[in-house]
Amino acid sequence: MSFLQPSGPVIDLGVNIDHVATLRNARGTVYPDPLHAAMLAEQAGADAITLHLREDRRHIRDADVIALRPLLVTRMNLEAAVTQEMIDFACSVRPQDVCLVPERREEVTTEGGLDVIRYFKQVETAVRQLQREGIRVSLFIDPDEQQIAASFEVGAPVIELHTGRYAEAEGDDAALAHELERIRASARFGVERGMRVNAGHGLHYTNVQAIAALDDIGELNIGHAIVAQAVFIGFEHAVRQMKAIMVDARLGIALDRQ
Ligand SMILES: CC(=O)[C@@H](O)[C@H](O)COP(=O)(O)O
Ligand SMILES: NCC(=O)COP(=O)(O)O
Repeated sequence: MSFLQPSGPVIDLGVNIDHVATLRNARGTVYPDPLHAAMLAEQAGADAITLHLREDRRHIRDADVIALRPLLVTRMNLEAAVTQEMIDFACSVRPQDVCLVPERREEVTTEGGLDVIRYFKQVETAVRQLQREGIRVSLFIDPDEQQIAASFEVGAPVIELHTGRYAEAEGDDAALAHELERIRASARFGVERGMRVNAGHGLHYTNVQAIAALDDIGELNIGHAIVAQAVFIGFEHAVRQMKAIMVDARLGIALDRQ
């Protein structure tokens, strides 16, 4: 099994620390420190630390990325837009992973997946530049087979399926089932092409189970819900709780098959 394939019953958790920085920046203080959150997350079982350096630096700042890189024991997954500024910065920091995401300055949060088909040449150039630095590239895309095929063609070994529409479907059982099937089928389509398939956006403590149970998913990147939970039970416990829920969902399904 290639290292890109999901490792079966084990599913990785990438903890996104963006919104620890949101709280810090709210008052311009140095606390809460996103780096401290990252250390706690790793102690609690996180398999990677994800951080989204947005063009407007509304939460994560360049200094956070630079300072965190040498401290991590697991993996840094840096999310960034497909701009020369961001690609050059990523190449200077050299995280283990870079996930290319779309970005609209006025958006409240990431609204959709990267349109690899429309921006094929720009994405291909960015992928090649990052791979020359030994960085593993992931593309944050909608669960859409044509986008997955384009991601494969552009040479990305990893995709991350945008689970936002699944999360927004909460309360509408038919829509939820439809979005879950889209994600399941997309993950299968990607794994069949030898790609590692991750997922994320809008996942929380009661909607993550169905996604974590999908055997073809290798990693979930979760941030907002963990930071929100941490307000009440602490960051380390919030991470432990999420990881336990994910593993139970994955193993639970696996055990049911035995
Ligand atoms: C790409 C993704 O889904 C996350 O990084 C998300 O963007 C979290 O950051 P924001 O809340 O700033 O969108
Ligand atoms: N790529 C998804 C991510 O990093 C975290 O998204 P969210 O859990 O903050 O919605």
